[in-house]
Amino acid sequence: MRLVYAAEMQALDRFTIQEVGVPAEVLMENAGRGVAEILLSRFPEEARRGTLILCGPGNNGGDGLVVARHLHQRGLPVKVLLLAPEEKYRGEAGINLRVARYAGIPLLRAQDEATLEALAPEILGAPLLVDALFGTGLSREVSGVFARAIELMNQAPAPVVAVDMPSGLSADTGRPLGVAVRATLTATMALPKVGQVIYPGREYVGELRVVDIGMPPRVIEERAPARFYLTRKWAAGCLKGRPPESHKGTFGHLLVLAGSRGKSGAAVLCARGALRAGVGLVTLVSAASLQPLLASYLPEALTWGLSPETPEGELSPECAGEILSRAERMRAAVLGPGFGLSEAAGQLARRLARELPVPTVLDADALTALSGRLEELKEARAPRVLTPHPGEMARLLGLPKEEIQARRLEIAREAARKSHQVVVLKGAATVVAAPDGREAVNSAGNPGLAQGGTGDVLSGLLGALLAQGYEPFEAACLAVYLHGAAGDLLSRRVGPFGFTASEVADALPRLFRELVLYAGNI
Ligand SMILES: NC(=O)C1=CN([C@@H]2O[C@H](COP(=O)(O)OP(=O)(O)OC[C@H]3O[C@@H](n4cnc5c(N)ncnc54)[C@H](O)[C@@H]3O)[C@@H](O)[C@H]2O)[C@H](O)CC1
Ligand SMILES: [K+]
Repeated sequence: MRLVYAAEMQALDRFTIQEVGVPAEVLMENAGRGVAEILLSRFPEEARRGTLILCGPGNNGGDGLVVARHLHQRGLPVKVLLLAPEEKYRGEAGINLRVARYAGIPLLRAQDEATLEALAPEILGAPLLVDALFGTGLSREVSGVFARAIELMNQAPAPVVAVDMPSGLSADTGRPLGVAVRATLTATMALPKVGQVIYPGREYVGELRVVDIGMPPRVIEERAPARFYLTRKWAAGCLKGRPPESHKGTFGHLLVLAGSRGKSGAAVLCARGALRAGVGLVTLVSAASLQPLLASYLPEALTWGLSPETPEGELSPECAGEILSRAERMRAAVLGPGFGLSEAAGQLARRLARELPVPTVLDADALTALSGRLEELKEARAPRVLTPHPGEMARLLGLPKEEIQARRLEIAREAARKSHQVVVLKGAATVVAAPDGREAVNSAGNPGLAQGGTGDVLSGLLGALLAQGYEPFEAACLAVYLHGAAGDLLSRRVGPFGFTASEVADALPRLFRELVLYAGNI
């Protein structure tokens, strides 16, 4: 599903109205009817007892008036609270105000704070609230009666259904402009907005539902940005089939360059993630002293022990030639988990990051070795996918971690541009950016995944998808979705936290099965 900023949504609206010819009134009617239908299916009891709809001065308020009419027409008790002077309602919003008045819908008015205070019991006592103050037209900090109305909605015990956006929340940054509604459910028009699916916005949105307002799909396919919200539907749509006459060579041979003394677990978890993601063969390459240990852990993986090794039990730079020549026979590689942080290991990691002849995931210690050297990857011999967490991204770009977290999507975009490679910035709502402008935000995942080792599993899973022929951006998006969805499955079945990285790897086959079944039904 595409993901848009406010200006992009408004451009799609305008094109639909002015070029395609769908009247604005039709879009608003579809919007309001869609919200009413979602409201009635999710809160039937509350709707039967009564709904108060707070309308702002623009089309968001107009949508609210349509919602009111559809509830009223079903004989349900509904009142509208207008927070702007009636003359402010123009165009399709003005039409819907006139129709609401004609239909006899009770209209309350609060254009100043004193009147609003007098009506506070109406808000605090309503069984159900609809927030139709602001949507994508919010352009500055909320103040005055609007801010007070938002505070009252947040104090009220009733569920709040937000129309298009929780009022006060920026559709672009996901941050409140002063104060914002904390909605129980947000019914957004046509497409999800970036600010709804990143943090902190995700916490204000509550349950997110998308309303079909009658915008022809062709408008979205041809004119929406190449920015994707990674949902189960998206993932099911990009999953490749596995022909019955396949053999292990069909699903690729993955080279895993990971592990060193004391960090063998990272190599095992990476290989395990790959095997659980359906790769044909995995070869684990490590320092010779580690090879017997790794071989004992994972009978399914081939293991190569190479010499010489560093005093820390890491592969040494002298192994580069051997590795590069053997890599010619591989389909993909993962470089970095537990690879080692000595100067020698870093030197080897930087050379392999440039010269490995197959698509390669760069993770963990390989990313540390590339701190401040992103441009070196422009000349890489084959595509790379970088999977930094915020701390590693801070070192890669030489920026404070707070800045990385404040502008996650922009930062990922910048790193992809600098490196000419696909970049995954892990964290709450993982984001993916490609040098060609494609980008994505993950819908799946939860804090239970914030545990050592889960990143190693992700790099193996991602490597397995590269080895199976997925192109780098798609492999990165599918991997982060599956990884997050595995965490969500475990948080339901095991507990909100305390599930291990090994369990995340072992849950992957169930996710693949779920996607295959879902793909069969979409
Ligand atoms: N996405 C679609 O296809 C459709 C969306 N619809 C709805 O239209 C709104 C956007 O409407 P718009 O009139 O542009 O703006 P808002 O209603 O969001 O904002 C109201 C109005 O308020 C003024 N304003 C902005 N910020 C502030 C502020 N902080 N304090 C006071 N006033 C403020 C500004 O002038 C705005 O214009 C969208 O969200 C959907 O709900 C269509 O109905 C259907 C198609
Ligand atoms: K709203």
